[in-house]
Amino acid sequence: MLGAIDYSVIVPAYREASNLRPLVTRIFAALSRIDSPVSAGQVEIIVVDDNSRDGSVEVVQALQQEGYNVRIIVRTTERGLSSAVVRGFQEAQGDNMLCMDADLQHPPEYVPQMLAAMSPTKLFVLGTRYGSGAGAVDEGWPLYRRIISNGARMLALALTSASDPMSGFFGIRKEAFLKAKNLNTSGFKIALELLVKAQIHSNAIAEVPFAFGLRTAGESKLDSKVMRLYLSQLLELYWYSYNGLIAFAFLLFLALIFLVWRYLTASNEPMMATTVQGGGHGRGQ
Ligand SMILES: Nc1nc2c(ncn2[C@@H]2O[C@H](COP(=O)(O)OP(=O)(O)O[C@H]3O[C@H](CO)[C@@H](O)[C@H](O)[C@@H]3O)[C@@H](O)[C@H]2O)c(=O)[nH]1
Repeated sequence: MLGAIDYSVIVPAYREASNLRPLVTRIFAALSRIDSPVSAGQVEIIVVDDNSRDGSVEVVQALQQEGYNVRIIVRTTERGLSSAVVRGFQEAQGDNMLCMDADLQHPPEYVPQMLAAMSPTKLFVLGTRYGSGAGAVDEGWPLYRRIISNGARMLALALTSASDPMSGFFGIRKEAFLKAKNLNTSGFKIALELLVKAQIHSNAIAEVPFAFGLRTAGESKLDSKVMRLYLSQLLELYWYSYNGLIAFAFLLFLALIFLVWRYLTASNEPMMATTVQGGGHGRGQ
C-alpha cells in the first residue's frame, strides 16, 4: 500500500516523449539511494502535457505498469508552460511541490535535495545557476542566448532577492502557492511570478546551486514570443510591486531598448527594393 504523498514533482512537457523515461527513472533512482533525505514512496510525479501526441502518454503508462508513481495530465484546450505548471500544482497531493523541465537540463539527481529543502520556514526552494557550486551557466550557449538570459535576469533583480528568478527548477510549499492570487500564466517565468505574488521574503528562500545541463533531445520552445511575454510580465510585476511611477519609468526604459534594437537591426538589414502590388498585405515601414 502506498504511504502518504508529501512531495509532488511537476513536469510541464510538450513533445518530450524521448525524455520522460530517463527523467522518471533517474528521479526515482536518486530517491532510492540510501543517503536520500526523502524516500521514493513519499513522492509522485505529475507530467502536464499539452496534447503532444508524440507517444508521451504511452511512455507514462508503461512506467506506471512498472510501478513508478507517475501520471500524466493531457490538456487539450490550454497551452503554455506557466499554466501547465499551475495546473500541476493544483493537482498535486504533496504539500511540497517541485517544478522541473522534462528535458534533463535540470539534473534529476538534485531532486531529493530540492524536495528536502522545503519546510514550514523555507517556503520556496530555488535551483540556481549562479553562485558557488553552480556550473558555468552559459557554457556551450550561443552569444544571443547568453545576452538574453543575463539581460532578463538583471531586469528582475528589483523584484526579488532570489539569485536566479528565471530558473524553471524550483519548489514551493502548498500554503505559499495558495496565497498567490491573480497569477499571470501567459509567460514562461512562473517562478518569478510566484516569488512576487506569494510575497516570498528572502529568508524563506532556500537556494540550491546546480549545473544546468545541455538539452540532448527534443527542442527548446524559447522564441521571440516568449521574450515579448516576459517583458509584459515584468511590466505587470513592477506595477504590482511598486505601482505607477516606477512601472512607467520601466516602460520608458523598455521603449528605449526597443528603439535601440530597431536601430541596430535596421542598420544591418540589406537594402531591398520592394514592389507592392495593389491590394497586397505587406507590412509597410
Ligand atoms: N505543457 C507544456 N509544457 C511546455 C510548453 N512549452 C515548454 N514546455 C516544457 O517546459 C520545459 C521547458 O521548456 P524549454 O523549451 O526546454 O525551455 P528552455 O528554453 O530550455 O528554457 C529553460 O531555461 C529557462 C531559463 O533560461 C527556464 O525558465 C525554463 O524553465 C527552462 O528551464 C520543457 O519540459 C518543455 O517541454 C507548453 O506550451 N506546454
